[in-house]
Amino acid sequence: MTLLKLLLEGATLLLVSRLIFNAFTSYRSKIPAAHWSANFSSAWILWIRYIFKEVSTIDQAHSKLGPVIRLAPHEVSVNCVKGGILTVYAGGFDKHPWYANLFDNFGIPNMFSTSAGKPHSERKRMLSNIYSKSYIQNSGTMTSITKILLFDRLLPKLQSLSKASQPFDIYAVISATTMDFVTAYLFGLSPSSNFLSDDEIRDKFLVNYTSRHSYNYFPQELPGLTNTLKAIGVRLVPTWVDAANESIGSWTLRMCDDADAFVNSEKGLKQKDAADPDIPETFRQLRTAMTKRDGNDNAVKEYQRLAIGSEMLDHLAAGFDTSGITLAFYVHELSKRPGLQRALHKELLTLEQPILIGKGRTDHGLPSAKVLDALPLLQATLQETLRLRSAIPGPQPRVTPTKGCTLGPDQEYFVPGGVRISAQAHSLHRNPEVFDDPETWRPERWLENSPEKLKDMNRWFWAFGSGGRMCVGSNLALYQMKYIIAALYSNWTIEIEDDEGFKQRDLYTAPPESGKLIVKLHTV
Ligand code: HEM
Repeated sequence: MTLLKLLLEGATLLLVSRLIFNAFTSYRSKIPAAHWSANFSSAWILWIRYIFKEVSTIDQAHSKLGPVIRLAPHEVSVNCVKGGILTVYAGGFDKHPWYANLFDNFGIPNMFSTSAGKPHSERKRMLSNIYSKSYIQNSGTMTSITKILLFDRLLPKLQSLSKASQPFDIYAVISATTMDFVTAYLFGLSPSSNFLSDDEIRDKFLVNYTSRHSYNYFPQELPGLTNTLKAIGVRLVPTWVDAANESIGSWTLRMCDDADAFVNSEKGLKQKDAADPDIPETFRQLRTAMTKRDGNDNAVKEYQRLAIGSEMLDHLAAGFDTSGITLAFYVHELSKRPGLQRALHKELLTLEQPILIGKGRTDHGLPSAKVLDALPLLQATLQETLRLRSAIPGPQPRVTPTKGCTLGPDQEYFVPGGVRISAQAHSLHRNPEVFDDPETWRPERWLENSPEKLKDMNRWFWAFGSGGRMCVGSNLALYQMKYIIAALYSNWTIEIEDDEGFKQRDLYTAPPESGKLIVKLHTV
């Protein structure tokens, strides 16, 4: 009994002295702690994440304590360009396992979830070409897809809602459009989604997709605990979440198989470069690169089918959701500024082929993607929305390299290897020294400022991340968002009917809390 007591007391003493040593003598004590307990425990930040307050809490801590803060013994957050995102993200630090915990699909990594640099850059090289601005703007396939989605699906749908003066949820319509765009580019038009024509299937998918968000916490932050408990029959994630994931996974694999059949068909083999909307641009590119690498040209092997499926599922989700969120906030902000809607309408009518419906047009020509991309007000309003309402406002965790690194604008903090380190767009975009009156949506800031000031603003603009892990789909995102905005505001002004709860959630990917935005269209 006495021996046991002695042992227990000895162990407690050791633990306490270790904690005190860690808290006051290591590198950590020099970095301001976001919470008193952050020097020796992760409990506080785990709790903050559990109650969905991570983004706002980190933001407040940066405002109070400066650009480098400690969140836990082995976790740091940065909010500066020099000694911050330049060091970590342009420096190519590996991604934290946080990504693999949730974003591997079918148990297989993809570009987004891969931690290490080498396998990641091999995959990125396979795909970056088809996502480059010039490829997308000049792709005959993409032009055909865009015409069909806008003229045959989106505009007729909006016209009938407008004629009936019917209030409707524009967030759902926008999400349907971005899903139809992204899946058509991934898999070709025929096998892709047609959410714009089928509200029931769209809503079923959206409920399946979005209701899983609340259950990401345990597998992502506490994967060991989640798996151990699951092994003994205690589930932290309900079975229906697994079922929802399986359903989305099977749907993706079905589209992959159909795209594969097209690539192998007579038409697919012949029309390598034609403006055929059925060409599965992304799928075909990855399939070709992977089978070439592995030396099997004709049939895709099962491991390749799943690896391609994992990649496609990630692009499908990343591509539709983020653009949908951005556009919903865009409409919301613009609806508060009728004068700006009129100015945008006027700018859109300067296009050689404006996207008009019901004005005697028969040829359905599209304005050039390059010219559309260069419209200043369109660009400023979209960029301001991406700044203030970034679809991914939350921390993007990386791991410091073995030799450690120095952080802070004056390189004042040394951080050893193996530390979780992140920056978040939400805070970078709210630096009052760079963005005057940062909480106000003011697109004029992108039009009025001096070239020097603009350069600075662009250095802090982080909606698509930066460095080697920057968003590969940013050009596709801007392409589809600009055409969708052009289709909307060339024909209508938009009035809010009900925006209750239309506030951005505190999440890594952050949709509006209400999940809907009810509006009415007025013909211009
Ligand atoms: C408004 C739309 C979009 C926004 C705001 C956005 C934002 C981002 C951000 C911030 C990252 C880095 C995340 C991190 O490291 O934690 C990222 C990565 C990525 N995004 Fe996007 N994205 C958008 C659209 C798209 C689209 C349309 C696609 C593809 C179809 C896409 C595919 C990807 C992929 C594959 C990565 C991982 C890149 C890598 O690890 O190298 N995104 N995106």
